Amino acid sequence: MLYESTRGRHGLVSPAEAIKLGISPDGGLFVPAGNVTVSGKQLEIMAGLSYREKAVLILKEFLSGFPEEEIKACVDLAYAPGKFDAPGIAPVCKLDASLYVLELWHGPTCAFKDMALQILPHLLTRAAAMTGEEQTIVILVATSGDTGKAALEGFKNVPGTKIIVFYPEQGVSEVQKLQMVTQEGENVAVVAVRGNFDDAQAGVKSIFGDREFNRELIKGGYRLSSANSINWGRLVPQIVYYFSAYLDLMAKGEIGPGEKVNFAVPTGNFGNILAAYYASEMGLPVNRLICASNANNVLTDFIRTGVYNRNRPFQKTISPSMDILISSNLERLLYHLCGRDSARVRGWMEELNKNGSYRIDERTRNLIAGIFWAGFAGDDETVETIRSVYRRYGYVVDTHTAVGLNVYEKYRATTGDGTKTILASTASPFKFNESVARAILGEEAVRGKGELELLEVLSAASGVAVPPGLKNLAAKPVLHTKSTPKERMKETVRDILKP
Ligand SMILES: N[C@@H](CCOP(=O)(O)O)C(=O)O
Repeated sequence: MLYESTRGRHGLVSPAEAIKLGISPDGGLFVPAGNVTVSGKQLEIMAGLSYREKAVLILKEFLSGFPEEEIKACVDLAYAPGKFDAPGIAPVCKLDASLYVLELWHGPTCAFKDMALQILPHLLTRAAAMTGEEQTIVILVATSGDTGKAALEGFKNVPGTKIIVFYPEQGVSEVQKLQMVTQEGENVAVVAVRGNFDDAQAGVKSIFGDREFNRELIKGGYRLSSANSINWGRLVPQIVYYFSAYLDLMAKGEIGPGEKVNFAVPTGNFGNILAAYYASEMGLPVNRLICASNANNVLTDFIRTGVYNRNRPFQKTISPSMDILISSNLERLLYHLCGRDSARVRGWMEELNKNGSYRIDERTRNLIAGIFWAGFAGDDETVETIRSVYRRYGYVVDTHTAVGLNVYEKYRATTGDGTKTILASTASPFKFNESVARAILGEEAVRGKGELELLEVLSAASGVAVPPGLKNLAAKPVLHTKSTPKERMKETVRDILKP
């Protein structure tokens, strides 16, 4: 399998090169140049395998050139016993006859990002070796809260790498911030950006696109790469858990072979739901992909109208990881659905850059509408959903998962579709404990308490233990206090890397 850029101005590259570069030098994103298909027979065989075995089978299809034993070694390291606090890695919990929750937050940092960021460092260091890379790889990350910590945890002290994470100063939960600013490791830097996530992501992309700066870095012994979902190495491990969830339900007899399911996915940068799209293109029986947004509902409008318009106020919500108005991975979907027409994709992305909006053609729009359904939930609806799901099922969800659940309920009410649905639960409720505790315990229970105190309050009320990754946060020293105006991110990188 080779990879091509969505902007069409870079030649085909190997999987190792695509992962090492992170983003294509022409500004586009790497996508597979061919197709991978999994037959019904193969699905039946895979149903009896462990998560790790399934991961090897799927990854090897996309990572040609990587010896199978190396892929297996990466998988074994990433999903080793003890790394995830659930034996199945990504367990599926049944809420009712047609609704299942895929819990993706059992990793060390309590968010779905661990599913890919526990393995990406292993893939990337092997990719660097396979491509004869001699420079130190500098991972630049823009985060709205979850990717940052998961990337830091994955890359800390990885030889031959450095990692710099930019997060919006006022745009993450207290727990998310503490997770990042207390990060230990010889090769890590964490910087608050005076701006929002879109500013941080735009700053990182502009650094990737700055040829002169990249030449300067190469001279200094550094090559940039990414741990965001713009890097193909982030997406391919995410495909695995959609297969795993489906196959687990099949193995338990909850669904029959070939039965179609819906996936409902809380969505920000569009990477998670895009992984579900790739899974369905490979042959996983999928009926509908339900794209759930918070009040930053640019994707809802886009999927409904075909017009992407980021010219709207950036809303700070209680689901901050989804506070995003420019969803990077949509570019990959558009590329595939418009018949790999890179000139058209380039045009749309140029319009987005220039005017903040673009309109896609009717054909592409109809193709999107045939696969995706979109909706959004405001903060009040999110709180109400956390409360009602707790009352109905005794099950505690975080604010992002609640957005997904709320939009799924709207989907069901609007369409009457009773297809079994798997909701991607993207973060532990303890990461957003203030909103969650307020929803299930009431205002009184949270008044005057900080998020660290509320960890225990939520644990006592819900009977769920505080995850190990969050338990000792209060005792950890703050190690990162740097901040930067959004216009000076490049200088900050230079400063951090200076000998
Ligand atoms: N929600 C993300 C934003 C970045 O998304 P990514 O999937 O491209 O890494 C976060 O938590 O940082």
